[in-house]
Amino acid sequence: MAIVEVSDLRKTYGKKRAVDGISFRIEECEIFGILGPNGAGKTTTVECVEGLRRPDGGSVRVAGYDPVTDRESVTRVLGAQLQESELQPRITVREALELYAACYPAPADWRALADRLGLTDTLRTRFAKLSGGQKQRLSIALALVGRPDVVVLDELTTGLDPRARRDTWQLIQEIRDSGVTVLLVTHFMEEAQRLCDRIALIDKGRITALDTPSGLIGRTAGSTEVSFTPSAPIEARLLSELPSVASVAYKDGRIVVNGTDETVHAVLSLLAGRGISAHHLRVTEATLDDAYLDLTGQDA
Ligand SMILES: Nc1ncnc2c1ncn2[C@@H]1O[C@H](COP(=O)(O)OP(=O)(O)OP(=O)(O)O)[C@@H](O)[C@H]1O
Repeated sequence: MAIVEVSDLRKTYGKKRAVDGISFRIEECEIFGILGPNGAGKTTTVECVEGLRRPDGGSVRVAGYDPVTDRESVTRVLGAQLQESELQPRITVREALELYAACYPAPADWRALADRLGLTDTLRTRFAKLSGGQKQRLSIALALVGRPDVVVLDELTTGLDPRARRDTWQLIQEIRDSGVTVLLVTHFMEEAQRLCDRIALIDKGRITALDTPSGLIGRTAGSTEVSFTPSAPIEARLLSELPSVASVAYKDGRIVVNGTDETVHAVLSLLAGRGISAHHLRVTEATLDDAYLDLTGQDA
């Protein structure tokens, strides 16, 4: 069942069309990613979902509620990660957790939450003294303290080192496994590829593609490359005629065939049928990076 429904969402700032007819549905317990270049309209979209911005057109529903007119109901079911600057530097982790817990009628046990997020040792530490990773974990704890059904995480791992980023990924998976739907805005392809069940690629206020990570990768031309040195000569024509082959090239004595997963099987069967061995065989899969470039025509 869809817990978030966005339909033909539109938002303009002056003459700038930040969001220009975006529609998507997020199923319960999904990790749904929003990906796109700077200024694409990602934050505006999630701010409309959070009820922080009033759309100019279209509709948004979170668990059936309108985030603008049913603000209070949405606050109960949706948790949003806070930006660093929104906490006072002198507030301690414990004070922040207690303060936020006090805002909800039936909050989660903040001590258990702190424990789950590895914050127990930092309860007396002031916000300004926390590391980037600890601040991020606190922002997740504050987003979860109201026991939300949906949590919005906007560029959560920006500025974290690779280790802290991986720990955060683990945490996001645990949050989903505990029954919370996650809406994730990210610039990191690897993050989106590993975590998201589905991804909406947004560019210039519109969705350019919406699919699973492997579905997006599968749309990339020549998404799989198989290369090898044949033990005996083989005509390029035989390879090009194989199903789903996009291109055949020779590079430094190696044959490089681009296509899909199916191409790999077809090439190996053709070689086996002719008694030719494929030396130094290498198969390379496209990544979400390649798909992003292919679908948006620009770097992440
Ligand atoms: N308050 C505002 N007033 C005027 N223009 C705005 C405002 N907020 C955003 N914009 C513009 O709307 C467009 C979309 O911005 P938005 O922040 O939604 O994009 P984004 O995809 O989240 O970008 P980024 O990846 O840089 O955070 C941009 O051109 C931005 O300059």
